[in-house]
Amino acid sequence: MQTSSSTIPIETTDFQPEWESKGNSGHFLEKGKIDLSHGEILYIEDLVVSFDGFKAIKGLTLDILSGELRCIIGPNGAGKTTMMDVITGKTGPRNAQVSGRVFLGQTIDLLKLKEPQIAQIGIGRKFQKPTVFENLKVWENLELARKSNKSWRVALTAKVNQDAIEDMEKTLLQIGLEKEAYIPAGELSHGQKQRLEIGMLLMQKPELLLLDEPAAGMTDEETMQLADLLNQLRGTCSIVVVEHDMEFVSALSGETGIVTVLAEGAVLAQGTMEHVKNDPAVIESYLGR
Ligand SMILES: Nc1ncnc2c1ncn2[C@@H]1O[C@H](COP(=O)(O)OP(=O)(O)OP(=O)(O)O)[C@@H](O)[C@H]1O
Repeated sequence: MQTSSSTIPIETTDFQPEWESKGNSGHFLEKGKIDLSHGEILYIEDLVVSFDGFKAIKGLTLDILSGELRCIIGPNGAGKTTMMDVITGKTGPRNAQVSGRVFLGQTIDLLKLKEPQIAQIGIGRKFQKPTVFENLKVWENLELARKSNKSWRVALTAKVNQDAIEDMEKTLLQIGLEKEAYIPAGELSHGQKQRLEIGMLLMQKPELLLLDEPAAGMTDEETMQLADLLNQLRGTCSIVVVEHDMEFVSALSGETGIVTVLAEGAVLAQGTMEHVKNDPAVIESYLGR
C-alpha cells in the first residue's frame, strides 16, 4: 500500500461518533473510563448461568488483568461460549437465570448492561466465522468498523478525517494487509479475512477483545501469523482467546502466560501451558481425549 495519506481517495470531515451511553448504574459509561485501579479489566465471581434449569456455568471465578492476553481452553460444553455471551451481554438476566458478579474494571457491572452498551464501552467480540463485507474493499471494511454506530450507508458516504486515515494505515500494517487495502475483502484468504475482522475490532479501540476460536480453519502458516499479530497487540488492549488449537495456545502463552482450563462450567486448572498440560485432571478431561 502507498502509505501517504493523500493516496486514500477519501475526503476529510469532523465526524465524531456519539458513543457515550448511560448505564443503569446511573453513571455515564465512557470508553477509556474503565477503573483499572486494581489492575483487573475483567472480574467474574461465582457466576452461575442456567437455561431452564440446566447449569451451563457452575460457579465460575476468573479475573483478567489489564493488558493481559489470556487463553481459555476446555472440552466441548465446558461453558466457554456461554461465558463470552455473558461478558458481552448476549446472555444475561433477561434471557437466562444468572447469579454472581461480572465486572469490567472496578465499577461497571456487566450484568446490568445490554449488549449494545457493552460493545460501546469497549468490549469487542469476534466469532469463529469471519464476518467481513465481501464486496467492500479492505480499507472500506476498516472505515465502516470505525463508524460502526452509523448505518453502513451513512458511514461509507461520510467523509474521513486525517486521524481516521492514520488509524487505518496503522491497522493495515498491524494486520499485515497493507498490500491488500484496495481489493475486495471477498478476495482475501480465510486467514486474511480473520485478520481483517480483528483489524475491524481494533478500529473501534477496544479495551477488551474476546476472540472465539480465531485459528479455526487456518493453515499452519496463517495460524502463526495470527499468533504474531495477537502477540504484538499484547499490552495495548486486553485479549481473551478461546481456542482448541494447542500449538496456537502455546504460541500465545509462551512460557509465562496464564492459560485457564474450563470444564463443566468452572475453572478446572490455571497456570502456564507447561503447568496445565501436565495437570492430571486436565489430561483426563481434555488433553488426553
Ligand atoms: N441457550 C442455551 N440453552 C440451553 N443450553 C445451552 C444454551 N447455551 C448453551 N447451552 C449448554 O450449555 C453448555 C455449555 O455450552 P457452551 O457452548 O458454552 O460450551 P463451550 O465450552 O463453548 O463448547 P464448545 O467448545 O463446543 O463451543 C452445553 O451443554 C450447551 O449445550
